[in-house]
Amino acid sequence: MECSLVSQYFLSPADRWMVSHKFLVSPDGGSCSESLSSVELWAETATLSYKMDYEPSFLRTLFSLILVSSLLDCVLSEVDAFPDTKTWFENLLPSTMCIQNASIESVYGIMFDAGSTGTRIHIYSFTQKYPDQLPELRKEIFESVKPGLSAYADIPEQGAETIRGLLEVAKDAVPSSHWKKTPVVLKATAGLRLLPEKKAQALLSEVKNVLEESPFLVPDNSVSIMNGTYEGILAWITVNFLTGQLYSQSKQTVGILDLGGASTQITFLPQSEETLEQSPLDFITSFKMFHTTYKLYTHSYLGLGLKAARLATLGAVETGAVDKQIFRSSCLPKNLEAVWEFGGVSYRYGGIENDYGKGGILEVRDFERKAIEVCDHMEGFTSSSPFLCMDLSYITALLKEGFGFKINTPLQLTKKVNNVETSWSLGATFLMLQSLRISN
Ligand SMILES: O=c1ccn([C@@H]2O[C@H](COP(=O)(O)OP(=O)(O)O)[C@@H](O)[C@H]2O)c(=O)[nH]1
Ligand SMILES: [Ca+2]
Repeated sequence: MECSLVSQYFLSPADRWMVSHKFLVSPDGGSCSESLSSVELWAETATLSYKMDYEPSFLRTLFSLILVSSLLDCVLSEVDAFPDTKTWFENLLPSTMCIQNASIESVYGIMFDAGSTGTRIHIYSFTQKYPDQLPELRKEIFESVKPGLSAYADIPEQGAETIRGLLEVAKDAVPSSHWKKTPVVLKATAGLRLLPEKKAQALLSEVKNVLEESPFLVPDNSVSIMNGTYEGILAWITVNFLTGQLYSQSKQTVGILDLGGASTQITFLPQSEETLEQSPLDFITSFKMFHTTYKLYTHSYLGLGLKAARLATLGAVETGAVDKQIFRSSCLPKNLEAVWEFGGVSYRYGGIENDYGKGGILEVRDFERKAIEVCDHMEGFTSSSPFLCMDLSYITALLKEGFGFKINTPLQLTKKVNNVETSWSLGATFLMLQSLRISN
């Protein structure tokens, strides 16, 4: 009966090599599974497995001997303890079978993060120690460009060119012998989520073409817009992996707050059942990682990233950028006027000069609306302005019922005109000068 003889080397907890031989079940259904021998050897690192078809009854003793000898050969050459000593088993098996030469398999992975403010490439290299286990992270090479893909919404080919440039970094970082088996994927986040569907798809399609022209492995669905739930979970995995929490027994994980340009995510592992029960259903996601199931709370708030919040504060979300329009805010430096670009759009913005003095136009109903708002939320105004509700109510009543203004009567509120106080004081001074014949 033909059995497959598989030899595997396992790293023991004490950093020694355990060699164990196993016979597997043959394809014709005969049972020949058996553990034959186990030999402990000192060695540096890595793992090796290979497979040969043999008649086990004939060869197993000899095979064990050869394996042990070749391992000894590797160990002796590694420690260089006997440089001039020749052994009968030297070079019996190809040197690639030496643990330190052959068994460390390098694995690479290329991930593009197409964010709303920039595109980044992460080139990870891993070592695959055990064929059936996750690779071990060795190193990351990182590069980025600005602006992000969404800035090329109307010129998708040019957007894709930014990816081509970053792929050159990957070609330098990954040995050419590994290009074909190194996967490359691009995931876009909130910048593309906010674009009209057609424009986003045009960008993704151009990017896909560029990836396919590269020498790397392009899996199905390699270019996509990631949903906010994944974005939160994946960032949580990254940080908890890097901080060692995913491997620790204590399961003391860390929560993540990711403030992007166009969206923001919160992700954590709830400690109490109450949190799970009280959370909206779609804020809780279960997934399995490293043999453990995690039930995470995660949510992505689209439009509440830092840059999107700027647009909202400036009142530019609805209107978009209009030529010559300057978006002003008292939260910007008073004398500032500048242009800011986001998502391929230029926004003129500036501070408000002497806002306090210039005042503004309000209608009677604005007083009324504010009075209702403040009086309905009294708890929020208690310490700083205790009379606000009362004062606004009085002013509204005075304007409406007292003076009889209509609710849409505009009123100009002015503290200063041309930088001079609008008090009776100036008028009084004119009269004073006139009465003293200092002026006519
Ligand atoms: O060195 C940096 C790089 C990025 N950012 C900010 O980090 C966020 C990155 O957001 P991203 O482009 O990923 O947008 P998303 O698509 O995630 O909303 C933006 O607010 C950037 O301004 C930063 O503060 N410093
Ligand atoms: Ca981001």
